[in-house]
Amino acid sequence: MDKVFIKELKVDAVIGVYDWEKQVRQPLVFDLEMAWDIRVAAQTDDLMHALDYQAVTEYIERFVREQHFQLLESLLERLADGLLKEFGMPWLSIRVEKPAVVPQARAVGLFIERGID
Ligand SMILES: Nc1nc2c(c(=O)[nH]1)N=C([C@H](O)[C@@H](O)CO)CN2
Repeated sequence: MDKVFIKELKVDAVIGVYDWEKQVRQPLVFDLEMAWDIRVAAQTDDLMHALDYQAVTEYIERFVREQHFQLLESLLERLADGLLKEFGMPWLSIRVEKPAVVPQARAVGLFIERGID
C-alpha cells in the first residue's frame, strides 16, 4: 500500500509521570506513516481524495495540546485511535521521541503500528 508520511513533527506537551513534568511543556517529536491508496488523488489532482498531511498535522497538534497524560503509551494509543477514526486510513505507524529527558540517551520513546496494512 502507498504511504503518506510526516517526519519530525515537533509538538510541546504536558507529559510525564513525575510531579515536575506536570508543570512544564516538553518537546515530543513524531514520525508517522499512514497507508493510503494515492491513485484516485493522482488521477483527479484533487486534495479531497488525498490523505491531507496538513490536516493530520493540525489534528496531532490540537490533540497533544488538549490532552495531558502521564505515559507516552496512553498518548500514543489514543492518538492512533483518533487518527484512524478521523481520517479513515486503514493502517498507520507512529513513532514518538521524548528528547533529552533521560540524560544517558539522546532520546527515548515508542513505536506502534495500528490497523491493517
Ligand atoms: N515506557 C515508558 N517509560 C517511561 C515513561 C513513559 O511514558 N513510558 N515515562 C517516564 C518519565 O515520565 C520520563 O519521561 C522521565 O524520566 C519514565 N519511563
